[in-house]
Amino acid sequence: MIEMKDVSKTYSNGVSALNGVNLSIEQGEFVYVVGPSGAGKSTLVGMMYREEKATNGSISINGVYLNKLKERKIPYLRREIGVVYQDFKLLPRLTVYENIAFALEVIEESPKNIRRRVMEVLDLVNLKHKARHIPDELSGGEQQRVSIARAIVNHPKTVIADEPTGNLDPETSWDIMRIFEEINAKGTTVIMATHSKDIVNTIKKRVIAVENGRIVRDEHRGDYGYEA
Ligand SMILES: Nc1ncnc2c1ncn2[C@@H]1O[C@H](COP(=O)(O)OP(=O)(O)OP(=O)(O)O)[C@@H](O)[C@H]1O
Repeated sequence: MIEMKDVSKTYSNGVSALNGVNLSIEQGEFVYVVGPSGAGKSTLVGMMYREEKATNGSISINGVYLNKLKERKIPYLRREIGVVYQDFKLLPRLTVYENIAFALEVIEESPKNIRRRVMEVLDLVNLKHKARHIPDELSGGEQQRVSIARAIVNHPKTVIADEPTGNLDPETSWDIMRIFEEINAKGTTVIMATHSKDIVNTIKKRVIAVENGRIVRDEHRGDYGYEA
């Protein structure tokens, strides 16, 4: 469960990005975060994996209070939360296999378990045949599938995606959405900031709308609600 109570964020340059945010997300939910550019979506989801620290208020994820979390404990949090970015953030010199295995090597999994699990997630995103390629040799959609595989390789309870289809064409975006739905169907919470009106209005889920740093709407099976 993810809870935010009266959360605000003011950046060091004085910009107030979020104000008095309250929300609660149960394990296994699928939530879109929508809103105009600059509304505070990235700030909101970024605070859930401590990319950003709240200025005020409290954020807890499965009982761990993020504002009290020591810097050295952040890597433990990241094992519970998989993150998917708009621009993939794959390591360019490593193969697909190595990009995914990396997350398991740092937690000292056995080589046998690493091999088994990496091939399992590559199978889930249909990319076993690209295991030895480097990111540059893949299409955008394939790179995003690798980054999703990397995000879930540790069996996180939650996956946070910040505009995961922002750099992809519509058809590829639907493939990516099918993978997120599959991950969610297995019980993983999925939280996705998106500008895609088509996706939100077609694959109906809970919608949290942010405007000027405040939650202005929170609806189950909601609409995108803005002009694309
Ligand atoms: N690191 C930062 N330092 C200062 N201000 C920031 C920083 N990151 C974001 N902001 C500001 O905070 C506000 C919210 O930004 P945020 O990126 O969360 O919005 P967003 O809804 O994700 O926008 P977009 O849809 O364009 O990605 C904006 O005014 C932005 O300029």
